[in-house]
Amino acid sequence: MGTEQQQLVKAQELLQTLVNASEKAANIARACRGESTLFSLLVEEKKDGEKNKRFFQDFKTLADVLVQECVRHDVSKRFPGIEESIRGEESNQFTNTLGESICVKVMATGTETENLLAKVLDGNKNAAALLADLVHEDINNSVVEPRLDSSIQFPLNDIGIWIDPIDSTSEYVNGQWEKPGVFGIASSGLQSVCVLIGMYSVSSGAPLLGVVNQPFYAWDYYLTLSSISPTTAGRIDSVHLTSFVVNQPFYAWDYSLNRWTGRCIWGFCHQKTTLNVDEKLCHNISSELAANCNTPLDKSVITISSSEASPLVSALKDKYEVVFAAGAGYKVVNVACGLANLYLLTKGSTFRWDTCAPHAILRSMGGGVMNLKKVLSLPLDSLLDNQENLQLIYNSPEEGVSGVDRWCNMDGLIAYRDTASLLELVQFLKEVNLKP
Ligand SMILES: O=P(O)(O)O[C@H]1[C@H](O)[C@@H](O)[C@H](OP(=O)(O)O)[C@@H](OP(=O)(O)O)[C@H]1O
Ligand SMILES: [Mg+2]
Ligand SMILES: [Mg+2]
Repeated sequence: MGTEQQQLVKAQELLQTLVNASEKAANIARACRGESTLFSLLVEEKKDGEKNKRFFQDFKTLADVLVQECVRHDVSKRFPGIEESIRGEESNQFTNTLGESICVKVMATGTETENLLAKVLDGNKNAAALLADLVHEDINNSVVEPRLDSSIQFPLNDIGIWIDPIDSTSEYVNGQWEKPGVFGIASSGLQSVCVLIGMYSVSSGAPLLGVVNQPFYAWDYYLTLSSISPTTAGRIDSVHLTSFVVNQPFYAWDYSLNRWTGRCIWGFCHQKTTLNVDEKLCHNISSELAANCNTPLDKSVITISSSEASPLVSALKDKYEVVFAAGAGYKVVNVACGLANLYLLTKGSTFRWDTCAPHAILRSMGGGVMNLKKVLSLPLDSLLDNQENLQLIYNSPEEGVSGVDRWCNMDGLIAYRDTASLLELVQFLKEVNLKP
């Protein structure tokens, strides 16, 4: 009996395909948001089995559904056979204002996709044509650098993909721009919107490759921030950044192109090989701030959800600079980019699709995302020996639950970039006797 030949896929080709798909996704997210007159048609409330229990109301937009279908379509076209292994947050049903339920998918031609979208958009042909053009556009990004060694390949049947087409949907729906706060983190607003595409190993469940695209990201803001010298710090208050360069537009809006700007970051981690997007993309703003402010940061920064209970928040504030931020993906990304040292979530309000992509980026930097309940059940001194076993995994559902909860990160999580910060937090949580 011969064994079936495994089809192998090069990691660099996967990376390029996922980055291109995320760029298309970001274009769609920006276009849907730009059509302000239409936006109200593009939002629908999720039903009981689909929604995150943390929210009384949970929404999905046409952008969520279209982005997910687009990524699925483009990745499957490039790697036939992978389709069944691509899963995402959304179902592809969308209901228009007439109450008609329509199955949104990418059709063989632009005209067919346009006709389908026109049904969702209550006959608005212009918007349907605009979106269909974006869906069928060939994204020819330059080769993603640095390149992964061509010898790194994976059997096609060991590749799984989780997509969160729009993370921070509520901020996306609100559509407001919020000035980033003192640590360079915006507590809410379009900046927290992320397209998350994470690849994991089906056999081990480990995150391998993560692509995070932020469709509304203000380059100017961060570039200027990192070049501020102490002599211009008159515009910075004596403790941290509260005001910024006068006339500096905070919007991630490119006036010459008349569109929002964004960025894409990625990371890869498999066995001993780790690689990620050029360091320049991940400005270490916290240390920039520390260097430029009169008072250096004497506490680590921890980012958390605004839904955490107040006794915990108060306890954390004694030890940490606590920064609330929207969007689970955005919070992990802020740890990866050095804006925060840690992200703690004590509840089961994130899902595999929220964490897989940014988790892979953190793994590529020597950090990770651990299961909080498991971490707290172990003695502190055995934590580092169990680092691998404590990571969140992506190949198996939670037991004893149904619907969307099967893919919930039930036990809470800690995202970290360095193990010293991790250990310090766990010791602190044990001292305050936290029970997730
Ligand atoms: O927008 P979707 O894709 O549904 O994902 C949500 C996550 O599942 C939630 O965990 C986030 O809430 P928290 O950041 O409070 O955990 C939630 O953040 P938000 O409430 O700030 O929008 C989102 O990231
Ligand atoms: Mg999400
Ligand atoms: Mg989402």
